[in-house]
Amino acid sequence: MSTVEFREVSKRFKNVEALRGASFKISDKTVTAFLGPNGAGKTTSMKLIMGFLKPNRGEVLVWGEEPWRNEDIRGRIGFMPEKPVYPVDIAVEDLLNHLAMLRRISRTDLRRIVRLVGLEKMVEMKIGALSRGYIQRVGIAQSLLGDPELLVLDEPTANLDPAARRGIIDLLKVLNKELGVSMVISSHIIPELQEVSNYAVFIDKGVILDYGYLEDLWRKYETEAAFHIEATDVNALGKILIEKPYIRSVKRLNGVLEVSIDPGHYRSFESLLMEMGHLVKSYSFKTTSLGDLYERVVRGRS
Ligand SMILES: Nc1ncnc2c1ncn2[C@@H]1O[C@H](COP(=O)(O)OP(=O)(O)OP(=O)(O)O)[C@@H](O)[C@H]1O
Repeated sequence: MSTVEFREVSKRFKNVEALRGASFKISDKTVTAFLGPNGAGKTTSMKLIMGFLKPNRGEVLVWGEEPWRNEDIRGRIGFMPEKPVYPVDIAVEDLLNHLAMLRRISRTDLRRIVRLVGLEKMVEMKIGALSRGYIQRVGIAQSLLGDPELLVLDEPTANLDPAARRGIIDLLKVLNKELGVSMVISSHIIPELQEVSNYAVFIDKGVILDYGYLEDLWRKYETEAAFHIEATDVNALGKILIEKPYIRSVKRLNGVLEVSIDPGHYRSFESLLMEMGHLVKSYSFKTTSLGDLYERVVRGRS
């Protein structure tokens, strides 16, 4: 079953159609980059996933249930809004203790979350004294209360300087590794998301342009990409590969071959790797740019 499914969803605010017949699925155990320009409908989609809004038409399903009708489902999702707003003159620990108490979260669990999001040294500080990046961390801590199975983060890196953005992306990577929760992360700042996500939904003007596993999308849109290959004999395989006209470069990186090939030849290249099975231990597909993929998806539809 999909974690999230939108079936022909429309959402209207007075005379603005924020979503227009949006259909997509998000597979289980994925980290999804939810990508689109300003006003595309990302926040509206997230609020529908959270059950804060009800669609005008169509169905929003999370684990097969409609969140706006089902409190249990809502309780299994953690949400960080785009700009978390807290009272400025309260200490971080007082705020989090209060939020934890409302949700009946134990002190031990709260301490674990505070440690995980890197707020240990900030707990005595007033919210008003925190940088934007640390306020985002408080927002992430809040979204983690109650051990959600799905985390929905609306633009977690928006309005942050590069160092703070880096910090948040590294934190998301840790959360994914440590907690293994599914995540949906909206953004229009694309490059960083490439490091954490393995799935994407592209949206523009309330319309879903495409969605799926990044590995499949990169192949489908033939974006620039490289393969990383572990070989039983790196030199022998390298010599064979460099002869192929569609292979642009073969580099050796810590015993692994990084092979860059012309877009459009992925299938023939993968067939070749099958044929070379005796020399190939394993391979993975790496992209060079999520931004490039985004451009192609948007251009492909316009
Ligand atoms: N409560 C509301 N009332 C009226 N219009 C709204 C409301 N919420 C969203 N909209 C409109 O719906 C459209 C989609 O907005 P949404 O916030 O979902 O986009 P977004 O992709 O999250 O954009 P951003 O990146 O700027 O946050 C926009 O035109 C927005 O102005």
